[in-house]
Amino acid sequence: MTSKSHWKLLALALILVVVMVWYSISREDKYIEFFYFPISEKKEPCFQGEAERQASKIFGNRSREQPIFLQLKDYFWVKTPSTYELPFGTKGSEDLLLRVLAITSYSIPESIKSLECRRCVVVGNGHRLRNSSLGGVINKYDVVIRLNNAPVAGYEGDVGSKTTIRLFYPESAHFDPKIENNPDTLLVLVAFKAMDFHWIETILSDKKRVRKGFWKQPPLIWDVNPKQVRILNPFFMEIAADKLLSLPIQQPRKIKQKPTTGLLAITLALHLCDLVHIAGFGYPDASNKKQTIHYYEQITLKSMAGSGHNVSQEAIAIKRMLEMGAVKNLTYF
Ligand SMILES: CC(=O)N[C@H]1[C@H]([C@H](O)[C@H](O)CO)O[C@](OP(=O)(O)OC[C@H]2O[C@@H](n3ccc(N)nc3=O)[C@H](O)[C@@H]2O)(C(=O)O)C[C@@H]1O
Ligand SMILES: CC(=O)N[C@@H]1[C@@H](O)[C@H](O[C@@H]2O[C@H](CO)[C@H](O)[C@H](O)[C@H]2O)[C@@H](CO)O[C@H]1O
Repeated sequence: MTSKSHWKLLALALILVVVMVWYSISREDKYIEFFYFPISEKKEPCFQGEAERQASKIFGNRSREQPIFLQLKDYFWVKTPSTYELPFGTKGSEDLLLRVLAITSYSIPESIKSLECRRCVVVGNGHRLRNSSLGGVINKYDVVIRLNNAPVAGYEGDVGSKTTIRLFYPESAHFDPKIENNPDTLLVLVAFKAMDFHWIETILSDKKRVRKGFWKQPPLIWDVNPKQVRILNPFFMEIAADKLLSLPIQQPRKIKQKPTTGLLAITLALHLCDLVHIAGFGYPDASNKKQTIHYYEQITLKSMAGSGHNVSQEAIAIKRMLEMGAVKNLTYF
């Protein structure tokens, strides 16, 4: 090759790099994945009790006695008093809850209980999972926690196909439980209001459905086995709000700030697991109005206006957990 064509090639490569950098800055997620190398598929060493140790540094020791899922005995025999109303406690919703607990279950499955060390991954719904090729890595964890209606079918290469736990609420239950889950996936209800208990009861016991009281129409038919349904202890919502976001728990009616379901899932994982990794977390910058936020649909940050989340505060909380080594990130942050 002549030295002239050499220079031409070099100049071309330089222009390409400049364009890519410019594009990655203007569209954030779009080209960043070119510079991103997924972590190796080798299993991380897992130390029993490690996540619990980290959790106690963040959340204190109160959480040690708390069950992950609400139990019938605590409402049937003793009527556990709760300081807060939903979503931070069960005060005032006890009767509805009792009916739900009578038809669902609360146990942690033997397949999780029997593990010597629980390796968990919390899969957020963020766009940065797209083209990540992390599916194989995600499937290797003992416990894969997914959120809301995040699809698996058609995205296996990027997000995996295993779902051990899926957190949801009525308005986010628009997924086919049979297609997007495994036969033994635990469906964990995050209750925000008393009507959420009412909805799950009507669905599971095939009672007359209620349409009012939701910000979005929940499914009217939802084919799941009640024994796979669990009710998340609202204590985890309380400590996520209090310890991670410093939110006031008793808020004036109109503000209603709350953690995202993803942050709640990380809080849960730090109490259920020994090792906690995360993937697909992170929102675009507020000024980035065009960037799509999910790996599976084209919507922007605008869709979240009015949903009571402070995503920049959450990013600070996640960074803190990453820095102290409480969690590790499989994508970039
Ligand atoms: C319109 C609206 O209310 N959107 C909310 C949606 C919506 O209700 C469901 O998707 C419906 O199925 O749910 C939320 O969240 P969503 O279902 O979008 O995402 C689940 C969790 O993934 C993390 N995430 C998501 C996108 C992104 N770019 N970065 C992220 O870190 C977040 O931790 C997020 O919680 C929710 O429940 O938290 C929060 C969103 O505000
Ligand atoms: C009082 C009321 O229903 N408020 C609704 C919010 O709960 C809801 O936020 C959504 O509420 C969900 C619980 O139901 C989750 O917290 C979700 O992350 C959050 O985005 C927004 C959605 O745009 O609509 C308001 O009218």
